[in-house]
Amino acid sequence: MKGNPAQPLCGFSNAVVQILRLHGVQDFQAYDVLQDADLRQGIKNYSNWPTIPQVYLNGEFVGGCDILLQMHQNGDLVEELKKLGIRSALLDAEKDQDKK
Ligand SMILES: N[C@@H](CCC(=O)N[C@@H](CS)C(=O)NCC(=O)O)C(=O)O
Ligand code: FES
Repeated sequence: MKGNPAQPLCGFSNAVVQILRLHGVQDFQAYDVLQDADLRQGIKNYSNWPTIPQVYLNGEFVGGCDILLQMHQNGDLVEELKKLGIRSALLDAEKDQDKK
């Protein structure tokens, strides 16, 4: 990402952090490419993806901001987190709403 989770330095990087937080995922590793030019270029070569942010789940490249947003909207992110043993906080939020 650009910046860090506490202080994202680009709206796209901010968006991925916010989406992960919505799902209750707090303790992800983040690396600031603005602090490391080799990382900034190297990660693009590694994933064959031209932009930052880049999201990896269990080391597997998922995509950037647009893809994570899409996965958030279509439910895929909940499923992918489930595969990692993470229960999305959004599921509980929905349940709480049902009760009301
Ligand atoms: N549509 C992209 C938005 C991200 C993007 O366009 N990033 C640009 C501007 S922050 C980028 O990384 N450019 C190359 C660079 O800054 O090294 C996505 O889905 O992630
Ligand atoms: S830093 Fe300008 S769009 Fe990301």
